[in-house]
Amino acid sequence: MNTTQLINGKGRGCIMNGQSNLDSETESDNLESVKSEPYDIQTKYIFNQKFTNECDAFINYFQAIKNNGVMLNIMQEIENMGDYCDLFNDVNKDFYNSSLNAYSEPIPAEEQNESMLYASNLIRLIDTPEKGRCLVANTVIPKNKVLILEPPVVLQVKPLCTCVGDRESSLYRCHNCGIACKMFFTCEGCNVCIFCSRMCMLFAYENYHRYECYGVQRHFWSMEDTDYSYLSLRMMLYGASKKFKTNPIVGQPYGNAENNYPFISMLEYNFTELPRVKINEILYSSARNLLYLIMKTNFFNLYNDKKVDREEMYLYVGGLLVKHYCQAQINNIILKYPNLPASYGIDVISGTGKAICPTIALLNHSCSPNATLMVYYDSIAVKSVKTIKPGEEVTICYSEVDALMTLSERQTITEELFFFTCKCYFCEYERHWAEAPYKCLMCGIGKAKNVEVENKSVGYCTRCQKYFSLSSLADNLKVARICQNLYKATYAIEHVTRLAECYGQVFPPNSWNLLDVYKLLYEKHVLGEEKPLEAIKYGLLSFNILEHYVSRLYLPLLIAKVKFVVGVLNMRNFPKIKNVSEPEFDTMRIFVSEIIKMKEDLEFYLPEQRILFHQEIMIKVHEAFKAMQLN
Ligand SMILES: C[S@@+](CC[C@H](N)C(=O)[O-])C[C@H]1O[C@@H](n2cnc3c(N)ncnc32)[C@H](O)[C@@H]1O
Repeated sequence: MNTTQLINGKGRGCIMNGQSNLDSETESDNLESVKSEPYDIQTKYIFNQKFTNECDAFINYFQAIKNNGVMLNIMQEIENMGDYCDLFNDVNKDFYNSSLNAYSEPIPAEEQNESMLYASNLIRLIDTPEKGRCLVANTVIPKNKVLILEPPVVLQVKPLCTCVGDRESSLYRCHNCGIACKMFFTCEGCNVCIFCSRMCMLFAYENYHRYECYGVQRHFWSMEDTDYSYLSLRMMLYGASKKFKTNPIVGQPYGNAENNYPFISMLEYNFTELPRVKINEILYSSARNLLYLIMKTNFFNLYNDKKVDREEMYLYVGGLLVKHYCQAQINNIILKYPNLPASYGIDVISGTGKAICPTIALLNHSCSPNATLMVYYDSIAVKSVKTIKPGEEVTICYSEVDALMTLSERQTITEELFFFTCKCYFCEYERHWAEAPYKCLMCGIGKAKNVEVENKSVGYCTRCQKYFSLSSLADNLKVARICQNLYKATYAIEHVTRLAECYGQVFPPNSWNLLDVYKLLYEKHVLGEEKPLEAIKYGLLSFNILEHYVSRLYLPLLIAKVKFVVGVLNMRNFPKIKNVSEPEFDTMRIFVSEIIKMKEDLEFYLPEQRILFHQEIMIKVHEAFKAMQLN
């Protein structure tokens, strides 16, 4: 490799755009702004410019770093890795003709969707102005249906080499297909990547591992959950193995098992919306990957016989690496081992890798989702966890967001980790509930607001866009107010039940107003007095009433429930409960089973730290329960 040529060569612009975009004036302008910026190889290079697309950005960046120490530093780092040694090729060449050792085919999703690979025909794709593409239900989808069953196109497994962990109790993931295995083949080149079968090993070697093997051996890539350098390289290598063919097959824009690269290149990414520091990190990582490929692999020899200018090819690949980095960042799925006992320890919490599944990548996020992801052998399954109505969007919860967080906490996470402002039904509802607080009397699902039509106040549904009279809502609200007052005067529970019924007719099931019912009981029995068993009895009752109108997994209700349990545990007299009557003992038993149910609900939202917090609650309650004696 001629490094002098690499450093001195002048880029001619982006071949993807078909014309040069680097005239000498802008280039020298860029360099001026670059030279005045301090840089540090550790804190990454600060490139002080706004870009309109990732390819132009990479070209400008690459040209600029040729003229200062950044490029030399990266090249020095790569030089220091030692000579390129393609051990893998020599050692494993016998495998080429050996029998294959593949795992069985994954189970098909309910009924295959003709136009979307690996998806069931229970769902279809639509485009929305607010959230881009999304998947919606074609029909009523019951709980626990497999909606998508998709093997990852590319993945990154955290390398657990044979020397890490106790081999007897450890599970390993194949670095090609992601399947969890106990027995595996180790690449003798890097001695890090492991494969469940010879077929996977050969496939990986032929398609990408021959280029990454050396870097893996020398720990060239960080395996941090927040770093997508390695995954972006793998995505680019996948594209290269498909000769960068990005034209979708006619009639099959969303997926083609032979070559899913057209689909990968259509995945959402938000380069121009990223903060500048993030863009710099991505440009730096892509330049580093590119220089690695040039200096330590024969990747670009693939293009020797083509009439493509070498430098243009470098820039093209650099631009792709930037784009794939951004795509990996917002479309990756964290691979976790399902239901692993705590003894497995390693990586259970942080995940054991990341995968790109293009069909699953069409699912949008919701803070209260109706579907979830699970690893199923070498595939990722999307399963419904609630009944989904026809036309309703199928959503999953992108990690790190959980039910117990407030709207602003959730918003910070989706903005900082995923770079979008969440517009899921629940966040939108919380943001705008005061504007459209009622249940639509026409469709029964939509949110309705008060509007003036011909000087009369009527209801207008934001979903079905129909107008309706507000009179029955007003009647119900009147009765609700009477019930509230009656309860405050008598504390008779039937008034609360009637109140919940009226609210159920006026407000949609996710309305904060429904929590008024809970508050009434909570204020009287939990906050006011120091009688924990009374509090538990009425607390449980209020949840029963509410769950009748609201889903058990309704976010504010779940939050209220956790607060209720914590409130009870913190009551001064709670640890003092010892001798109880039989009905009181039953109440306590129901309380314990409620907490177990709640734990399952919380796990559904993936809040690892919250589960731990919850375990503490369970221990406390369990101890109190054990100490109780019947009178
Ligand atoms: C994995 S993709 C989902 C599919 C995407 N809508 C598409 O058209 O490709 C993630 C991107 O979808 C959008 N998105 C997903 N969930 C969203 C939500 N709850 N609110 C707003 N945008 C969302 C964001 O732009 C996000 O970066």
